[in-house]
Amino acid sequence: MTATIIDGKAFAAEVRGRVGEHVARLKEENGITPGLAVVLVGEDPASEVYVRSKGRQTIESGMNSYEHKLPADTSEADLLALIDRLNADPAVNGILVQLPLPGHLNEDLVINAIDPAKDVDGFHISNVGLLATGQKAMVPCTPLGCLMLLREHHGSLSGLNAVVIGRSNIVGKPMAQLLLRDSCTVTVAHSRTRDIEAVVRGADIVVAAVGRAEMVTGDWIKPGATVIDVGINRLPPAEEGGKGRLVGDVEFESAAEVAGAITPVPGGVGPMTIACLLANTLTATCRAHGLAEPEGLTA
Ligand SMILES: Nc1nc(=O)c2c([nH]1)NC[C@@H]1CN(c3ccc(C(=O)N[C@@H](CCC(=O)O)C(=O)O)cc3)C=[N+]21
Repeated sequence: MTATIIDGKAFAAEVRGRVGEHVARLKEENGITPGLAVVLVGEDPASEVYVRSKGRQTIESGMNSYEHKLPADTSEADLLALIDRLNADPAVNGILVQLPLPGHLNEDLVINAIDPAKDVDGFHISNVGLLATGQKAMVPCTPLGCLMLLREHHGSLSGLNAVVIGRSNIVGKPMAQLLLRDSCTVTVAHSRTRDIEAVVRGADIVVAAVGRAEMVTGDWIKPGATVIDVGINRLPPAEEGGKGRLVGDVEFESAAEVAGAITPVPGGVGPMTIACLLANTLTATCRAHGLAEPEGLTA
């Protein structure tokens, strides 16, 4: 094994520490406590675990956490009414509606009902457009976390060949926008890309966000490249019982023999996603009050 392991867990703790310091200063100097509202519709056990750890980390960083758990059969009108109340509540600076929503709810409609200034996920069409045109936006947490890891590892990304595998609205597309803004040459590869291995082999930076366990293997990686693995896939439980191993979209063992640096799963991008959610909540709070934004915590 030759690759440097990029420790997302440790870096996320550092980011949370910086958020916490800034929150403490906001309280002391301005009497402001940022607030994050998380809305969960239905009872998906994995989502509940994730929402709980977000709530815990929000409170640990000194912010207020408001959890709204709604039954799976909640009507669209009721959900939209809750979002209206949160939009109007000055104690709420960030709103996150956990996705995916149950099938009877229109995700686009619900997301676009959130006040763009409180849209800490960066999924509102206004924020998508602001990001794409290089204006001040709320930036989606997972791509922002990947960018922070890349900047930390490389310093400047200017001129590097970046290949993003996956074209989702929540990771692939905003990731491509951020890399472009940092002057990478960006290719977005996906399930229909011809000779995808050859495309990926040209990359100095690979961001894998396809949601297919261990799809990218070491022979796809250019020697010395940096590999950011966004995937979180649970393999089927082994015979001896247990929950099944968590793996990324990259086959770690083989990729680590070729790459210059690689993020592990777990302990890579996942913890950065939550740290960036806290950072975005802080940024939204500062903007709402016309205060200086935290440095190094935005794109
Ligand atoms: N509106 C919305 N925004 C989201 O950001 C969002 C969402 N909906 N729906 C669900 C997904 C999932 N997600 C994760 C974030 C962190 C970890 C994480 O920290 N994972 C740990 C370990 C997880 C484990 O051990 O199970 C790690 O990778 O090290 C995982 C998953 C955010 N999501």
